[in-house]
Order: sequence, then C-alpha cells, then structure tokens
Amino acid sequence: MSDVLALAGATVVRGESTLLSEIDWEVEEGQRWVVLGPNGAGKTTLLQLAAARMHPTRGVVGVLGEVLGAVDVFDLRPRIGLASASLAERIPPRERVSDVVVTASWGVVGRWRESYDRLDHARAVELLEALGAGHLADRTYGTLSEGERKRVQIARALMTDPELMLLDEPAAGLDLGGREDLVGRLGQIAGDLEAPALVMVTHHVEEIPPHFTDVLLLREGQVVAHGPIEITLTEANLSQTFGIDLVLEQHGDRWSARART
Ligand SMILES: Nc1ncnc2c1ncn2[C@@H]1O[C@H](COP(=O)(O)OP(=O)(O)OP(=O)(O)O)[C@@H](O)[C@H]1O
Repeated sequence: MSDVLALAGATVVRGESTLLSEIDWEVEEGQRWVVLGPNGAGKTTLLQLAAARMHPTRGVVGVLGEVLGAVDVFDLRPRIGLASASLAERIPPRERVSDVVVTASWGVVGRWRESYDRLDHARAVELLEALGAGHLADRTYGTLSEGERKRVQIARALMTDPELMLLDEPAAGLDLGGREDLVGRLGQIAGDLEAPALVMVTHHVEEIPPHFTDVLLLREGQVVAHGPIEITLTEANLSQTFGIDLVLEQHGDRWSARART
C-alpha cells in the first residue's frame, strides 16, 4: 500500500450513532486536501482515523502504507503532523513557545525531558520563523494571541518532518487579518513541493488556501463528493453538503460562498 491514506468502507459507530459510514478515500503524496462539511458531519472523526488516533469500527484504514490494527500506532504517529484544538488545549500555558514546538519530536506535550538536541532547538526556531513567529520563541504559550497560537501549533506539527500533515480548523477563531495571514502561510506550505501531503478540515470555502488540489465534501458521516477541487467544488455539491442553496464564487485561487437570495 503506497498511498498516504487509503480508506475502504471505513465506518465508525458509537452507541446508536454512525459517525462515519462507508468512507472510501485515497490521498496520495503531493496532494493537498480540504475536508468541508457542516457541524457534526464527521470531519474531526475522519481526521482522527487519518491521525491513527482512532480505529474504524468496520472497514480498512491505511495510513502511510500501514493498516490500522496491524501496526503499532506509536511508531506511526511521529510520521504524522497534527494540529487540532483538542491537542492545543493540552499545551501548558507556561510552556516556552520554542519548547512547545521542540517537544513534538518526542511526541509529548509539556517539557518533561531536559535534554533536547541543539539541532532540534535550531529546527524549532527555524520553523517558527518560517511561520512568522520567530520573535515569539521565548514567550510563554499562554501569553500568545489566538492567531499566534495557531502559527505555533502548525510549527509544532511540522517539527517531526511528517509525511502527512493534518490541520483541524486551523483558522477557527481568527479575525479577518489573522485568517488571511494564516491562509497565505498555509498556501505557501501547500505550494512547496517538499511539503508533506496535507489534509485541512474547515467549514468555510473562504479558508481554502491557494495550491490546495482536492476536496472531500462530508455530510452526516457520508461522502457527498471527492476529487480535484476544480471539478468537485461546485455549487450543487456544496449546497448538498450544507443543506442550503448556495452561490459559490471563485476569485483567482480563492473561493467564497453565500446563501442564494
Ligand atoms: N463518542 C461519541 N459518541 C456518540 N456520538 C459522537 C461521539 N463522538 C462524536 N459524536 C458525534 O458524531 C458526530 C460527528 O462528530 P465530529 O466531531 O466528527 O463532527 P465535525 O464534522 O468535526 O463537527 P464540527 O464541525 O462541529 O467540529 C457529531 O454529531 C458528534 O456529536
């Protein structure tokens, strides 16, 4: 199995609820995917499967050539960069920003080992600089604004030089300037041929960065459509996904949507 992600009939059931139903999805090297869908569609659950942090109830989930259930997930997880709100909540507010980034190489949150390689520290600062957050390296995480925290989380997710990078609503809670800054930076990462395969979850087409290649539209745990953005992100598909008649517009390499009036 050479795909970055290969899901076949992936289904997640909790109690009476089916969170994901029969998902077939393949992500290949070099692809940059956006996962779009309304609240409760199952986007975070899908990302949890991709992050090897959840197993499917039924079906097969392949991650970086390994099948979940037949691999030690602790070997797999360092190969995956994940930035999510639930992970961010676990970062101690008093942690120094450069430590928040560098501890990713140990797969831990919170600095509990004293000896990090100097090279790790240099890389952490380099990544922070690439995200426009180099000047924050010596601050404590709890003192940062939401936008600054998002940039630190992304630097942290890149720290292990992952083969797959997963971003769960990276622009949530940002003001317009912060969102545009982050979308621009994510666009730069997406345009870098050396960057890992990317999967970004969002509710808003306005947050799709330039250079993203593919989209998966999810509604009530089921795939509405998936494939190259240019042919899959249509008014009809988006309207079906959100259950509302939408006008979708493309402006160069960005998108916007609003209800049809
Ligand atoms: N352990 C659980 N038991 C039952 N239902 C659950 C469980 N975890 C999640 N759900 C439900 O599964 C559905 C999908 O949740 P998920 O967080 O994946 O959606 P989402 O698309 O990421 O939503 P949002 O955009 O609001 O973050 C939701 O209706 C949620 O309430």
